[in-house]
Amino acid sequence: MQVGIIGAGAIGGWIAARLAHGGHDVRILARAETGKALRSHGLTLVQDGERMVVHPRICADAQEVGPCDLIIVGVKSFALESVAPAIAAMMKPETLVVPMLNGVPWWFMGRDVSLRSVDPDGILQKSLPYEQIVACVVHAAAMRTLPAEITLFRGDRLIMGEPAGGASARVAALVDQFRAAGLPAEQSHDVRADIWFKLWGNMTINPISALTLATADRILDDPLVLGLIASVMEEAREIGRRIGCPIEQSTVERNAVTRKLGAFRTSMLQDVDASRPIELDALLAAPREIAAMVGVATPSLDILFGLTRLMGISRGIYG
Ligand SMILES: NC(=O)C1=CN([C@@H]2O[C@H](COP(=O)(O)OP(=O)(O)OC[C@H]3O[C@@H](n4cnc5c(N)ncnc54)[C@H](OP(=O)(O)O)[C@@H]3O)[C@@H](O)[C@H]2O)C=CC1
Ligand SMILES: CC(C)(CO)C(=O)C(=O)O
Repeated sequence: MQVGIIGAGAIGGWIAARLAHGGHDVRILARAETGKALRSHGLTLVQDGERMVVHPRICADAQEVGPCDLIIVGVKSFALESVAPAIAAMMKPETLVVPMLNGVPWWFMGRDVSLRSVDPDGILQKSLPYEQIVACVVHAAAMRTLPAEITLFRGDRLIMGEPAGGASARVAALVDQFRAAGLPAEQSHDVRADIWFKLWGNMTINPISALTLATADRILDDPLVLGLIASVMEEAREIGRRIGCPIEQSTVERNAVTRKLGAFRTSMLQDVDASRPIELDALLAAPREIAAMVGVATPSLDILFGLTRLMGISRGIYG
């Protein structure tokens, strides 16, 4: 496959390295500094104590990447709009576009509704056809440890599915390609529910890590903070119930999964550390927008959003 990667950071870099190692024609669209590092050193993936170096083609613009069979998008959610023209320029009618982003995507409430908190001007809806999107929920923990080096701490599951639900041959084929390249892909028949379930865990832990600068283990060890987490999760459970994404698990069970990450600095904490913008809209504003649509009161979610938003504005990394 000819694979275009936009955003070869922690997650996009992991996928790029594995697909390139698996023999695919991987082309990374990189900005100047990262492009320079990747051209000089190749892309290194550190996983399970082993280092793998690959040399995908590094491109400065979408024309150089050319039309792709598959486009992996690994930018942060707030940067999606800025890369939409490049994605569109790399697409053929049969290209699959796989955003590997946390949070709620613009298309989550259906083909004809675009969530304004993540797609304020409808640009994503217009430029990225719903029919060409394959959703992917990333259960992993990774970090860019050097400009051209990705360290994968956990690579648990890449859950892929059709935005409209159901099984499809094209997702099955993609899953096969990923698995052959050593990536833990699986097909979901209800990927919206999987997106909501992932969000259910990290819509709290990520903002709280950004607010407190604490690693996941310390957050989950604090009984008072756990109380707030549980309240937000119960509100999100109710939203999920009303939009066809019910959650059966207990908050304790879900947090036990996050607990396995240990002393991990969430991707949002990594952004705070580096004074980069944070993904608050996809993680908190979009669930609030959906809650308003379906009439669920979200007092705890509102407090978490308000506090993190204020912190982000004060630090110049949000708004
Ligand atoms: N890290 C993790 O453990 C996990 C992350 N996620 C999610 O995955 C998504 C990606 O996060 P993550 O990999 O951590 O992010 P990173 O910050 O590590 O990487 C983002 C990449 O996007 C690139 N980028 C941004 N804008 C552009 C642009 N205009 N053109 C080309 N490249 C661009 C950055 O380039 P540059 O090098 O120039 O800065 C960087 O390489 C997020 O939604 C995150 O929440 C999900 C699960 C776990
Ligand atoms: C915390 C983690 C790894 C899982 O909830 C995550 O998704 C992130 O860091 O963004």
